[in-house]
Parts: sequence; structure tokens; C-alpha cells
Amino acid sequence: MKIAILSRNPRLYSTRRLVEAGEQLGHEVDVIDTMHCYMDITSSNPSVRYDGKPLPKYDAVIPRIGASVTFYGTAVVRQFEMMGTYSINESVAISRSRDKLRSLQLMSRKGLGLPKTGFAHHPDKIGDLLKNVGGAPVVIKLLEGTQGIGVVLAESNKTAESIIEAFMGLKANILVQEYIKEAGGADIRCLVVGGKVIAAMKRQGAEGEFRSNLHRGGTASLIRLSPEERRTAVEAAKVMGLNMCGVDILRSNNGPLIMEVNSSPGLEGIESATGKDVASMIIKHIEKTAFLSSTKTKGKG
Ligand SMILES: Nc1ncnc2c1ncn2[C@@H]1O[C@H](COP(=O)(O)OP(=O)(O)OP(=O)(O)O)[C@@H](O)[C@H]1O
Ligand SMILES: [Mg+2]
Ligand SMILES: [Mg+2]
Repeated sequence: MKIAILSRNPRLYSTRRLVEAGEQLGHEVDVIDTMHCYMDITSSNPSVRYDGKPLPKYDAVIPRIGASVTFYGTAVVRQFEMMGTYSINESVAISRSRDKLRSLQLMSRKGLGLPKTGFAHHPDKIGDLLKNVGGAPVVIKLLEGTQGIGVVLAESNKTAESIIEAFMGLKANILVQEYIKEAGGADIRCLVVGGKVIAAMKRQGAEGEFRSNLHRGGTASLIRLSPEERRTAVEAAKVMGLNMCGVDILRSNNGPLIMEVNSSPGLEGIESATGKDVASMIIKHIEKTAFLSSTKTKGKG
């Protein structure tokens, strides 16, 4: 097969591993810089141009679209879909998962376990917003935050109010969430590919840190999932419409709660924690599905 990886940087671990795995399995793999693609979107014969030439017809694309380039990146993926190219994650599913509020609303609709969550832009009654999610301790999150930055634990309602006021002053959209203390500063990353959890790891925050992000000094280790956790992760991927994703789960007294679903999950942490060749499993999934289903939406989403 001819496979394109849409990535800004061929040196990134995940990109390198996918190239390696693809070539080992006998495929031709190109890394295409998403942001350098350009196209005539009105042409009746859709194509993508790159470096002065039209790109060849690929059998499959693997989008690795960073959060900061979602808007342009999904347009490029959509163009590939219009050409009939299979994308492991379709553009609509990527956009859907990038919008945290939309994701939470969709998962809530399907009755999936979520931490009690409120969202607000400029509430007049902060006290009521807090009461709605059960009061302090609460976790307050900037909607646009990543890698644990902009995620704050407020132990008291007074602290929570001050933080919310500060964020309001910055005109930011915020999430206010019940604090799941029993998770113990850890979360579980489940890698779902083709409707199955193919690898999972536990991420534990550094001593005295409630955020488990590896970027914040957290450490990853192997974990056994309960059948309920497995089901929850698979269901979350299905609701989002993602064939490949990372589902982050908190272990609570009320069962697994979904924190978020990531459409471009990193491979480094999970491959080293589990010792699994996740990259090859992704390529093998593409081998099985690329010709069968082609693209579902053909860029119509
Ligand atoms: N409601 C909560 N209860 C307990 N711990 C939480 C809660 N929300 C977040 N955490 C901890 O904080 C960490 C960071 O939160 P979250 O994943 O929501 O933000 P982020 O990592 O900055 O976002 P992104 O993953 O999109 O980069 C989580 O991995 C988890 O360990
Ligand atoms: Mg997050
Ligand atoms: Mg996170």
C-alpha cells in the first residue's frame, strides 16, 4: 500500500515509528507536512498539492494533527477523503473530539461515565456553578489547556471562586469538574484501535501532584484493565467515531470516568510502558480496513 502520514515533523517518535512499522510490513510510507499542503478546493477533480506538484494517490492517510493546527489540518484530511483516500480517523471525528464541550455532551448523551462537569464563560453566580458540581474540592480547567497546564485544583469554594474570577478576567472558557480524589493522582490511558483496546498504561503524577501528565513529571506503568474500563474506552471511541484514539479514564468509586479522548495519541509512552509494537498494530489495522470501507463520509462531514 501507499500510505501518507500527515505530520509536521518526521523526527517525532510517533511519526518515526509509524514509518518504520509501515516499511517493515512492506508498504511505501511518505511523511507529508500537513501545513505545507495546498489545494484547489473548487476543482471537480480534487487533489492535494505539495512542493509544486500534485501528491500521488494514497491508499491511506494517518493524520497526526496537533491541537494548534486542527482547523487547517482537518481541511487537508477532508480533501484526501474527497479524493476517496481512506483516513484512519476521519476529519469530522477529529474536529468532534477536539471540541471538549461537544465531546462531553456527546458522551453524556450516550450515558458514559463522566466526572460531574459544569462549563461556563461568564457566570453571574459563581457560587451556583460550584454548587452544581457538588462544591469544593473542584478541578478548574481552561478549555484550551494542554499537558496539564491550565488545570487547577481548588480545595475550597473561596479559592475556586477566585480562580474562576481570574479566568473570567482573561475571557477564557472554563470547565469546573468534581475532583476525583480516589484516583490518587493517576489516570489510565487506553489506546483504542479498530474498536479494541490494544494497549493501556497507568500514569501516576509526581509526589504531591494531582495531575498525571508525563509532561508534569508523571510516570507510566503497565496496568490491567477491568472489563468495565475496557468497555468504557471502546464505547468512547465509538461515540467520537475515531478508529484510533487515546481514551483517558479516572478510576472512581463509581466506576470508570472518561476525562478525554485524544485523536492523535502519542506512541512513545505507551510503547515503552507496555513493550508492545503499537505502531505495527495500527498499520495492520489499516491493511484490514483501508480497502473495505474506504472513507465513510468522502469529505461530506
Ligand atoms: N476531575 C478530576 N479529578 C481528578 N484528577 C483530575 C481531574 N481532572 C484532571 N485530573 C488530573 O489532571 C490531569 C490533567 O487534566 P486533563 O487531562 O483534563 O488536562 P490536560 O492534560 O491539560 O489536557 P490535554 O490532555 O488535552 O493536554 C489528568 O491527567 C488527571 O491526572
Ligand atoms: Mg485534557
Ligand atoms: Mg490530559
